Amino acid sequence: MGQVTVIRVGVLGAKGKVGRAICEAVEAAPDLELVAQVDAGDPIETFVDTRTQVVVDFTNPDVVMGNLEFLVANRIHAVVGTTGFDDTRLAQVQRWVTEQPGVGVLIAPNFAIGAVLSMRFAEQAARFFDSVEVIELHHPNKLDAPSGTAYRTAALIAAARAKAGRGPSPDATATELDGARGADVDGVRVHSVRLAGLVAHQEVLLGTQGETLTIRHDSIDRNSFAPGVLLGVREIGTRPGLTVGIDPLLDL
Ligand SMILES: NC(=O)C1=CN([C@@H]2O[C@H](COP(=O)(O)OP(=O)(O)OC[C@H]3O[C@@H](n4cnc5c(N)ncnc54)[C@H](OP(=O)(O)O)[C@@H]3O)[C@@H](O)[C@H]2O)C=CC1
Ligand SMILES: O=C(O)C1=N[C@H](C(=O)O)C[C@H](O)C1
Repeated sequence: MGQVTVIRVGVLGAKGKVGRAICEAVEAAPDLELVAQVDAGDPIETFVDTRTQVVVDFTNPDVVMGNLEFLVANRIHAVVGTTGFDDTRLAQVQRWVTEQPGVGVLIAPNFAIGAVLSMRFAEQAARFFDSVEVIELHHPNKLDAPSGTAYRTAALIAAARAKAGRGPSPDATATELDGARGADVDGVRVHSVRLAGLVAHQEVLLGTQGETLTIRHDSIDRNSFAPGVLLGVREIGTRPGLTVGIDPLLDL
């Protein structure tokens, strides 16, 4: 039997809701070793001391950039689920990895396979429909709205519609209570629901003459994110530079 190379993995945000699920998944994987768990108040230098090869970050948008700056500077690969990455932030991460050839950073707004596919399906459908709106629904402890997934979905839809020469979705609203029509993300309306009992859910509603199409995804448990994260952990060492989304890892 060939020898299995074990990857030394650390988790940032290890005591958080997703961080806990990721720690469990790493511990259960024979080809991965959980060598460091870091949460708020713990020293990030732990990853250097423990010779961590790949760090998974599920913290929060306020701290993730500082984490990444440290990890890349110390030549530690990163797999990032934390939200809050706009073009400015991605450009900064790109600069950091360019300065450290060989280091890989994977940033994905959603690691659940079904969510990745639903974004792709929405992008494919976008050009065929007059109207499109996104509804994302999450647990009430979520800090950011709209969700990172909804941002990305709206951006993909907007780009597909623009490429097809489609204008804005029809909307005759003349008077509006602030927020009633949701947020405008690249011209696509995005509505955020926060409700006890929910985990992470999204619907893309598309409509045209005489028909509608609803693309819905539900994460009913946070272990839904684990297979995508572990795929990223296993692959990131062979993908230097910045990768956004797990689509290329799935050959999508
Ligand atoms: N891409 C994806 O597939 C997914 C992304 N997410 C995103 O991941 C992030 C985390 O989500 P969730 O687990 O629900 O959030 P939680 O608040 O449950 O977990 C975040 C954890 O990070 C800790 N933390 C805060 N600052 C630091 C720091 N500087 N160093 C280390 N740990 C720190 C928090 O500690 P404390 O509470 O003490 O501040 C907390 O334990 C969010 O941005 C969320 O949107 C979530 C699910 C899937
Ligand atoms: O905070 C969450 O819970 C989630 N965050 C990510 C997002 O903002 O898209 C991914 C998933 O929706 C769960």
